Amino acid sequence: MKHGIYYSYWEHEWSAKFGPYVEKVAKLGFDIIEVAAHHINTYSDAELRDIRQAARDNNIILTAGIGPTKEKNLSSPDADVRKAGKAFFEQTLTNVAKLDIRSIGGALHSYWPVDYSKPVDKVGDRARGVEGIHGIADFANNLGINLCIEVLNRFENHVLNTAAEGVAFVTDVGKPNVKVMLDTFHMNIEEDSFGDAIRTAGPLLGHFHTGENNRRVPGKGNLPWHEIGAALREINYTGAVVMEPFVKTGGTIGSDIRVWRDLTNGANEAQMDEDARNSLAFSRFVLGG
Ligand SMILES: O=C(CO)[C@H](O)[C@H](O)[C@H](O)CO
Ligand SMILES: [Mn+2]
Repeated sequence: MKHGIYYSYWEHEWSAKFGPYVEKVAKLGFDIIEVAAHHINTYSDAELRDIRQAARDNNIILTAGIGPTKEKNLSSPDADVRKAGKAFFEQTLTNVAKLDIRSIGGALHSYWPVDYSKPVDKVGDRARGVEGIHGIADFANNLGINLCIEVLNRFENHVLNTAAEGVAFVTDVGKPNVKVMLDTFHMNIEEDSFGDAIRTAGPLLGHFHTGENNRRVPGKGNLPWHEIGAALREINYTGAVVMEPFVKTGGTIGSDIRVWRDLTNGANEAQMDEDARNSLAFSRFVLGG
C-alpha cells in the first residue's frame, strides 16, 4: 500500500501548478502526490518532463484526479459533447502518461459536480457512461493507465453512489484497466457499512480516497478507521490510499467542494503541513503500508 495526498489540500484552484508539490510531499514522508488533470493540457512538454524528473529524483509516484466539466461529459445525451469528451480524455491521458502516471480517478464516466437545477436521467447517463468509458479504456491501457471510476455521494453525482453500483458499472464496462474507486467521505453518506462496501469492491478496487466526515485529514473526525483498515487488509488491497482533505474556503475548489468555513482554525501552511504529516503516520498505522 502506498500513501499519498491530493495537492488541492493547499490550493484554491484546480488550475494551480502542481510541480512544486513533488518535493514538498516527499519531505512530509508521502509516497504519492495526486495532481488535478483538469488543466494538464496547458502544460508544455518541458514542464511535464521537469515534473517527471523531480518525481523520480524524490522517489514520488504521481497519480491524477479529475472532475470533468459538463462540456467534456462522456455520458451527455448530446453526441457532440460525448465526442468532445473523448477527444479531451485522449489528450489528457496522453499528457498524464508523460508524468509516468498509471492511475487517473474521479467521475470520469460523467461530469462533476452535477447541476441538479434540471432533472437527471440516471439510466441514460449510466448507459452512455459505460459506453464512453469502454470507448477510452483501450487508449488508456496502451499508455499503461488505469481508469478509476469514483463512487460519489448523491449531492455531487447521481450515476454511482454506492460501491455496489460502482462494481456493476465496472463489470458492465468489462475492461481490465477500468476499476472502482471509493472515497471514505462519500461512503460515510451513502454506505450502510464501510467494511461491506470495501469487501463489495474487493479485487476491483483500484484507488482509494480518504477524508473525514467533514473532509478534515484522517484522524481528526469520527470515521471508523479501524474497520476501514481491517477491510482493506481483508481484500489484500495493495494500491494507493490518497488522502483528499479540503479544509480551506475560497476559489473554485472551495466552491465545488462547498467549503463555507475555515476547518483549520486559521492554520498557516506550516501547521497544515504538520497536520498532513501526523495524518500520514496515523493512516500508515491504521490502514497499513
Ligand atoms: O471526491 C471528490 C469530490 O468530492 C473527487 O475525488 C475530486 O475532488 C474530484 O474528482 C476533482 O478532482
Ligand atoms: Mn474523492
